Amino acid sequence: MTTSTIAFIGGGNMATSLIAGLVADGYDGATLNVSDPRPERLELLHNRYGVATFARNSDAVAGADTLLLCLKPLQAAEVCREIAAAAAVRSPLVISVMAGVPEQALQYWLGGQPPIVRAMPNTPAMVQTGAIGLHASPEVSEDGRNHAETILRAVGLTRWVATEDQIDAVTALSGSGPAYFFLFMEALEEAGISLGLDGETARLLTIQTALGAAKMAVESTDPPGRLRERVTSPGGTTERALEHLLKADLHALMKRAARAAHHRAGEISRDLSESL
Ligand SMILES: NC(=O)C1=CN([C@@H]2O[C@H](COP(=O)(O)OP(=O)(O)OC[C@H]3O[C@@H](n4cnc5c(N)ncnc54)[C@H](O)[C@@H]3O)[C@@H](O)[C@H]2O)C=CC1
Ligand SMILES: O=C(O)[C@@H]1CCC=N1
Repeated sequence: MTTSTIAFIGGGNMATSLIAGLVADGYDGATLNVSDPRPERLELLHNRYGVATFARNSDAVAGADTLLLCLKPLQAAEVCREIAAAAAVRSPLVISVMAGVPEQALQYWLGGQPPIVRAMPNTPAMVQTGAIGLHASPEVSEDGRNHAETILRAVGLTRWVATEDQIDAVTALSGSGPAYFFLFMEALEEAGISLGLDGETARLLTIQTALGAAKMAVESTDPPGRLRERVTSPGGTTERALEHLLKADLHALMKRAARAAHHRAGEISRDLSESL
């Protein structure tokens, strides 16, 4: 629990996940400022979580000691310039969740080299089960690092990475990762339907299986590979299914997919850096 004010700039999907997680963890919604140009978004967040809402970004920033930038990367330059003067008053810690937006670019737009923490959360933060990578610019003090970690730990597991580049790897792994697992669930559900199950049964069994597998992986000291072996009876049904997934080289496919996400994060960074 904290009494300091956090200003969320942008109140979309990621901000909502973080706000939901923080409120569930005991943060008072009244200590969370949110600005967004969409009034319906602000109304929803206020009604659901009791946050203070602002149509103007600078008004949300005033009085806040932490800024959480939850904008699309392409909006970053314009909005940072817009809030720079208001932010300069209290020199807040700036936490950015924006994929591919470099610390240096944020400092350039905000002016005065403020301390920046790049955080790469994912949407399960909404149910306090996020996976969050963190990196701090050299200006961030030990207190600042602890403060950022405390905020993000309220919504999931946090890991500091050694270099800013590695945030792009985190983006490709756990930032985008929920979508990979949701796609796998969609595919498994469809497979169940193709085998004659009704849609609801296929969906419920798929989701519970994903939950059970994840819970076992979290609670076990064995790696996922060992847990997989225990499901796979020699000459049994799982073995037959896995043969197909391995023949299609799922590992190579996953590496290609993650590399594409990683590459895209790099493209966003380069485009933004070139515009400085
Ligand atoms: N959705 C996800 O799973 C994850 C997203 N991210 C990052 O979070 C950031 C936001 O993504 P989402 O929340 O998914 O996008 P979103 O589109 O849901 O949210 C962006 C919000 O910014 C608002 N906005 C637009 N112009 C604005 C302005 N001038 N001032 C203030 N707010 C403005 C929009 O109305 C919208 O509500 C992105 O940079 C993304 O890379 C990071 C990790 C995971
Ligand atoms: O798709 C995106 O660009 C964002 C970053 C990670 C998850 N969603």
